[in-house]
Amino acid sequence: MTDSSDLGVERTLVVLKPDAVTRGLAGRILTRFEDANLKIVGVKMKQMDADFARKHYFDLEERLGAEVYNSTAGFMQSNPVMAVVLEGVNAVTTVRKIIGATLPSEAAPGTVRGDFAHQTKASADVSGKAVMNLVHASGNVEEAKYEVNLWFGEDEQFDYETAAEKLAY
Ligand SMILES: Nc1ncnc2c1ncn2[C@@H]1O[C@@H]2COP(=O)(O)O[C@H]2[C@H]1O
Repeated sequence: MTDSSDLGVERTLVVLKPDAVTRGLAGRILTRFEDANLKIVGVKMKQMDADFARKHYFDLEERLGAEVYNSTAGFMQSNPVMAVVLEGVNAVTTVRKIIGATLPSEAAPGTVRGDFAHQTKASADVSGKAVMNLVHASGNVEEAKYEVNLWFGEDEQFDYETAAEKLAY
């Protein structure tokens, strides 16, 4: 059997943030990933707590300061989130392209944030307020490994062949 790592197949973590869940955008956002041939291999809803937020954003305070950390961690606990593991060739980079720039005001049309996040008042980068940018996605392959393992056990990730894979190979 071919080792999928030979083909550049990666797994990455996507978290649909409280604004995506409460605005009823989960389906439309997931469709974008599926349309790009990214395979859903794990999915769950979760109410994050302070301890889990710290584990997920373990270096955010050091990187961007306490204000960004506190607002982001607080926002992530404000309502349930939906976490998804996506698998595909160059999945980490592909997902980041699909979601667009971190700040909705800078996200290009056609991206998730550019299409759905920029028009909300709270999406502006207002000091002390969380950026409501709908989606979190792992920033690089190393981060993806850490985040996928943090959110999902081995028994919560699934191996299966999509219909397209069956036809293609
Ligand atoms: N310039 C910024 N201003 C405010 N918040 C930011 C900035 N850059 C990153 N963040 C927040 O930090 C988070 C890091 O991971 P996320 O992709 O979940 O989403 C990011 C934003 O919520």
